[in-house]
Amino acid sequence: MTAHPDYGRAYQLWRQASGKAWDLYARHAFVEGLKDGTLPKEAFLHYLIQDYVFLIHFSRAWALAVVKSESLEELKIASGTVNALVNFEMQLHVGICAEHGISEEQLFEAEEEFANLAYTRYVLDAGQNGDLVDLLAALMPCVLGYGEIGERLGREATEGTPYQQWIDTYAGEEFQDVCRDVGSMLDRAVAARIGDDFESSPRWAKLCERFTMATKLEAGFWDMGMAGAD
Ligand SMILES: Cc1ncc(CO)c(N)n1
Repeated sequence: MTAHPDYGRAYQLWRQASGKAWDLYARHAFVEGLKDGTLPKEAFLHYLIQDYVFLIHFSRAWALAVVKSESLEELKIASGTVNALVNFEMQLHVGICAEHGISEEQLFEAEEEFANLAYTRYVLDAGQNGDLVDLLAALMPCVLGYGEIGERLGREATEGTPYQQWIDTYAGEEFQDVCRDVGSMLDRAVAARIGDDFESSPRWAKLCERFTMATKLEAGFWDMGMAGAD
């Protein structure tokens, strides 16, 4: 296995448990197209508009993590992530779309596609019906997955790829810091609720399944982006 960033123990275990699904997401043709610049521009813009809508619901899911927090540390990380999504990451989408004549109003009103809708509502449902750890299992493939993808593309991208700005957003220190903070909060959240020996608890297998499902929904999101080029 090639090296990937260290975002903590729970992430490492969930990632392993998701098996083939992980690479189908993190090394999807869409990702490789961002890396070498061969991704059609229509596919990228199609993805970016849907991703703007995604981030609105994803921010709501992180706001639910604020509601489900049971310590000041959890509250800090969850509220900080809402802030990072709303006031930092979404600027990428607004900025690139504006360069292509797509206004913020158009973004806000874009019709949500099914693969997009299924994913965010799955995450919100995980949180509504469970505790913070159930919610985090569904959130981690998004945050830490993009962190891992961004970090790798930051090292491997072909010089001159038109997607450098996207890569820099996720490879950059600001996003990587969020990933490390979230990953270590996750480890403590798991230990606080399930104990240090969490791997042998009956809950663990269910959490692995949740992480894997969210990973598959991420791959489905790239598929949806690719379909935009047809
Ligand atoms: C679909 C998707 N997953 C994860 C991220 C990272 O926040 C994103 N912007 N979009």
